[in-house]
Amino acid sequence: MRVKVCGMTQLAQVDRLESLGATFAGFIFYPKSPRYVLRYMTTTQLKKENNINKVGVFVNAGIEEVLQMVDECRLHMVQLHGDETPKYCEKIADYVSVVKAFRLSENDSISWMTRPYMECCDMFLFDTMGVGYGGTGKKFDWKILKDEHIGKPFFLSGGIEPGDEESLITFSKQPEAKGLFAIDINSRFETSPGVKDLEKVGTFIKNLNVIQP
Ligand SMILES: O=C(O)c1ccccc1NCC(=O)[C@H](O)[C@H](O)COP(=O)(O)O
Repeated sequence: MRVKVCGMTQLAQVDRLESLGATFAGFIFYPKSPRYVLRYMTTTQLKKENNINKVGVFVNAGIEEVLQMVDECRLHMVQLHGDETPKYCEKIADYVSVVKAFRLSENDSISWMTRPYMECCDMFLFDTMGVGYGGTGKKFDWKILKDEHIGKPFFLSGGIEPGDEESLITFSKQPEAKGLFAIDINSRFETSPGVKDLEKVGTFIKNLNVIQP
């Protein structure tokens, strides 16, 4: 199963992700986040090639700013985690792959939320609704994906933590997991905001790929 480790801030840790089996590294370009990457790393450091797919996470940023970061940091994908409109996504998607994030609460009709974004995004990400925009450390009930027609590959996110491997594998075999593209992990694997416990990350990825239900 593919894993994205989000909220990276330490170059040395980014360099180790591939060897731990991660596919994506997420970088938060949102100044209000405690994981705001430009507080810790320069765009030159971010540009460095390190065999990991770099995902830039933005929240209601200006289009020019997003495209400038894509170019300067050689981002492979952008994750739009705010209230970006389909038109906005379409403009970004002319230049780079777009993952639109949706923050979910219990009674949301997911397909109603995602439908306007079908044509302008490459993938979706489902996260938990919270006070802030992301990194809440809280899970949503994955069952709410049941009976929804999603129709796009998606990242499963929100409060995923060490010990969730078996339930993720069980979930991945359910009809509602059709389209599950990758698992997104973040705050539950940290020693402090932006600093990951790489041992926990490595064990999690290894377990995900070996556990049989
Ligand atoms: O992580 C942040 O600080 C953050 C802030 C603002 C927007 C998005 C943010 N994170 C985006 C992610 O993709 C996180 O991995 C996702 O929200 C799940 O985080 P967690 O619940 O901590 O596992």
